[in-house]
Amino acid sequence: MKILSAEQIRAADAYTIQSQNLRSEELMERAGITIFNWLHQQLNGSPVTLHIFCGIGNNGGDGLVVARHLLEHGYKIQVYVVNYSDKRSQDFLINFDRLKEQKVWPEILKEKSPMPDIQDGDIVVDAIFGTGLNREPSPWVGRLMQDLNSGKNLLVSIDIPSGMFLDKPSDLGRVIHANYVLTFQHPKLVFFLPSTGSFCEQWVALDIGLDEAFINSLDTDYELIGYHEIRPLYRFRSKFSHKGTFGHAVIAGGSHGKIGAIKLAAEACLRSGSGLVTAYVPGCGLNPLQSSIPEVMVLTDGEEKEIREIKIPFQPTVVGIGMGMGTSKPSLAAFRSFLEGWSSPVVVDADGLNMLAKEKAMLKLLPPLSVLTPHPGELERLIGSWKNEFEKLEMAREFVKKVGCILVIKGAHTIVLDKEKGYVNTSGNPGMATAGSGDVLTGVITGLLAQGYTPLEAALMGVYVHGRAGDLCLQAQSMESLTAGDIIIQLGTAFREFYLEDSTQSNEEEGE
Ligand SMILES: NC(=O)C1=CN([C@@H]2O[C@H](COP(=O)(O)OP(=O)(O)OC[C@H]3O[C@@H](n4cnc5c(N)ncnc54)[C@H](O)[C@@H]3O)[C@@H](O)[C@H]2O)[C@@H](O)CC1
Ligand SMILES: [K+]
Repeated sequence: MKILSAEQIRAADAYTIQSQNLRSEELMERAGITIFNWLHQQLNGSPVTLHIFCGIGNNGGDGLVVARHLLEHGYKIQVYVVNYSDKRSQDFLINFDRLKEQKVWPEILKEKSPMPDIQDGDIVVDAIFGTGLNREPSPWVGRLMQDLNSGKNLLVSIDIPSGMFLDKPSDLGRVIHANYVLTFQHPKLVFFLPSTGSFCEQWVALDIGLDEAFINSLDTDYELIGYHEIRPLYRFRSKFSHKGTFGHAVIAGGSHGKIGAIKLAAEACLRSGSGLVTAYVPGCGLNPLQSSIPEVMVLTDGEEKEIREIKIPFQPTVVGIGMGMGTSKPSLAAFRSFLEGWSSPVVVDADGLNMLAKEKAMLKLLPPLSVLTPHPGELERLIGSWKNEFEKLEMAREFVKKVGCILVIKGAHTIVLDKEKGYVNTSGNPGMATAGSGDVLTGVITGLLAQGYTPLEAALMGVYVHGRAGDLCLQAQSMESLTAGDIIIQLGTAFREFYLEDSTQSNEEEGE
């Protein structure tokens, strides 16, 4: 699903108004009714009081429409206008009058107004600012937001949490902390970034009939990736295929005390469909690997405790490298000379990334479209430090263009970047922040590359399937108890969902 910028959202609104021959107030009515319907479905006529805080622009206008429909359906409402400016929008004014016709006189809140009385358990609807925010809210509006945030109330934001910019950093002291964000048509990038994402606990994208053909024609910088985007990439296996069809992957790395990383990656690689998997490890890895995963072949370095030379006596399809490898000088030299003699894409993780960061000249040796899978610390070592999430993404995109790689920025919502755009993953859960989870991901991506998926496909499917397997783990256990090995076990079910018709997928139009 496409993630639109503020400008593209405005263009889609304007195009829809024109192509469907609507008045803008009619689109607002549709938007407000859609929000009302969602609320009504959840509340089912409950006698709870709803406090609706409206700004003076179109987001506030949406809030007024919602208030009118709640009233008509017998809900108890209190309506406030947060009067941060006198420039009320036309459609706000139309709906202000319509509400007054229903004998509702919103309370006008100004700088010195006392905080309205809201009882614990009441619901607060936030329609203060939407996508039209163009400067920080003034301090008194910020204080009002903080008061609302500190109450014991369910907070529902219309379109976006008020005070949040879509395309630059927000002052998080002046942003509504929403339990639910009821957003129009498509989710926004800020819902998925670490700093702002926690202000959008759950989001729901509500279809208000914006012109999808127009939206599809837009070239967006980001897309949201879930089951429906990944499933078409899945390749069914032909009856006449054999293990040679699915490639031979090498998983290289490990050092004394860190052979487990290779065990996890090699097993995940195998369970993601690589025809053959060979582990390349220092001598100390031979026995543990042979006895724990007999399906995996093992090659050893002459050294016992760390890799000092990478000599592979055959031509593997793909190499996943770096997990548990250490960054000593001899290991770095081995990595460098391996890259000098290698031309197919590689998957680089963990200490492989740290070595690239230590000797940046090595980045030039990376074969085109290699996949790099940094967590935030590794990313910072590679690209330098950033001031905010937006700068981070810009720097990462520059890096991708310069190096010609695919970057998998791991996090709660992992973002895969290629030179064209960013893909935001929706699967996965905080239980996966556990030792070895990243090794499993590298194994999965390497396994998919071995079978002939393109590097971008392998990265996207790998990230999604890894997260999905982690989600499936929670059916039988908890986030606390989840281990990387459990993720490997669930890979089977995660892949199976691609060809089971009645797959019970999490609805990607709704997220947490
Ligand atoms: N344009 C459309 O056709 C539709 C818009 N919709 C709603 O409209 C919203 C966008 O509405 P608007 O563009 O009117 O803007 P907002 O309602 O987000 O903001 C209100 C206005 O206040 C001013 N402003 C911005 N930041 C300010 C600040 N810090 N202090 C004081 N004033 C400030 C701006 O002039 C802005 O237009 C969306 O989020 C959505 O809720 C929906 O009704 C669907 C249709
Ligand atoms: K809002």
